[in-house]
Amino acid sequence: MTAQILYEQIGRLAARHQSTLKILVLVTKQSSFQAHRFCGIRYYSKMSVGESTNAPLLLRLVSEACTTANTAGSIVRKVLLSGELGVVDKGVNDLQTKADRCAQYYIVQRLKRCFPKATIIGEEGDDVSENLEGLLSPATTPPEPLFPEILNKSVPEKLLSISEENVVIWVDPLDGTQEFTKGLVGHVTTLIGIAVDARPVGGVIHQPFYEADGVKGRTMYGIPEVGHGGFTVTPPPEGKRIITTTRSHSNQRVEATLAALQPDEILRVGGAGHKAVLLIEGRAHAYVFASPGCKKWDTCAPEAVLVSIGGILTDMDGIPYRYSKDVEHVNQGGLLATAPGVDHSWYLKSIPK
Ligand SMILES: Nc1ncnc2c1ncn2[C@@H]1O[C@H](COP(=O)(O)O)[C@@H](OP(=O)(O)O)[C@H]1O
Ligand SMILES: [Mg+2]
Ligand SMILES: [Mg+2]
Ligand SMILES: [Mg+2]
Repeated sequence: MTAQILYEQIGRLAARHQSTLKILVLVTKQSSFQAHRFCGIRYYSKMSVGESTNAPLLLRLVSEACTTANTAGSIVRKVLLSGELGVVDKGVNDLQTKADRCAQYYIVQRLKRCFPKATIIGEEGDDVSENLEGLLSPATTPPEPLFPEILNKSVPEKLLSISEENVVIWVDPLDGTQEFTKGLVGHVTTLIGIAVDARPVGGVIHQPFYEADGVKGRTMYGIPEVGHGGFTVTPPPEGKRIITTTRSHSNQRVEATLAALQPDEILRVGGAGHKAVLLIEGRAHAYVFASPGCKKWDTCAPEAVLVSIGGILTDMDGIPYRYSKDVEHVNQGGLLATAPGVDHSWYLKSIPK
C-alpha cells in the first residue's frame, strides 16, 4: 500500500469516526511518514508546501507562511467565539490572550516541522504549549497552498542561494491584542516575517476578521524584488497628510512628534500590521510611532510587504532595523513607515530631534 493510499484511507476513516483519530495519529507517527499532529484529518494525506515542491526556499517559506497564517486566523476566531479569552498582562499594558498562545503554538510547530533548520522567534516565547483540540478542523487546514502562484514566481539570483540555517522567522501570532480584548477585531492581524542576513525577504499579514463575499480572513504577502499578492495597492490621497499611530500605547513623545508633523488627520488604530495595511491600501500616508514599544515581530512582516510595493519602514532616524536571531527584540528607535510614493525623507527632516 502506498503512503498516499494509506493516508487517504486514514482520512476517510477518521472523518467517519472522529473518536479514532488519536489511535490513527499513533499509526502515522510510527510509520515513516510525517504527520502533522495538530491538524485535521485531510492534512495527514498530503505533505505541506514546505516539503513537497522544488521551488526556491524563499518561495516555499512565503507560501507556507501564508497557509499557516490563514489557519492561525481561524484559531483566533474560534477562541473569540468560545468566549474564554484567558487574558493575562505580561508587563504593563502588554496583554496576552488564549488566542495569542494557541495561534503561536500552531504557527511555530507547523513552521518548525516544515523548516527544521530555520530559527523561529515568536512574541509569546518558547514555552507556549496549548491544547488545540476543537480549534482545528479539516476545513481550516486545507492541504493546498493558499496562493499557488507564489511557487512559480521568478527569484533574483542572490535570493536563490538562501540556506535554511540562515533564515529567521519572526512570528506575531496576534498583533493588536489590546484591541482584540476590547472587541475591536478589525485591528487584529497575524504576522509572519522572514529574514535572511538580518533583513526582511518575505512577509505575511493575515487579517482574521476581514470578510468579503462570505469568505472570512484575508491573507496578504510581499516578497521584495519578487512580488506581492492578496491585496490591491492604492495610493493615498494627494494634497493631504494622513498619519496613523498607536491607539493604546501613546505617550508625550508620540504626541509631540505627531503635532510637529501637522497632519490633516490622525488615525489612531491598534496593531502594527493593521497600520501597515492602512498604508498599503492608501488610507494613510505614514505610520509614525516615536517611542520604543514595537518589537521585531511587529515590523518584520510589515516591512517586507511594504518594501515589496515600494514603501519604506525605518526607525525615527531613518535607520533600517535588523532582524538577525540575536538582535534586541525592542525597536528602540521607534517606527516611521511610509506608503509607496510618499516622501519618507520629508518625515525624517520634520521630526523634532
Ligand atoms: N509601550 C508598549 N508596551 C508593550 N507593547 C507595545 C508598546 N507599544 C507598542 N507595543 C506593541 O506593538 C504592537 C503595536 O502597538 P499599537 O497597537 O499600540 O500600535 C502591539 O503588539 P501586540 O498587540 O502584538 O502585543 C503592542 O503590544
Ligand atoms: Mg503582545
Ligand atoms: Mg504585535
Ligand atoms: Mg502580538
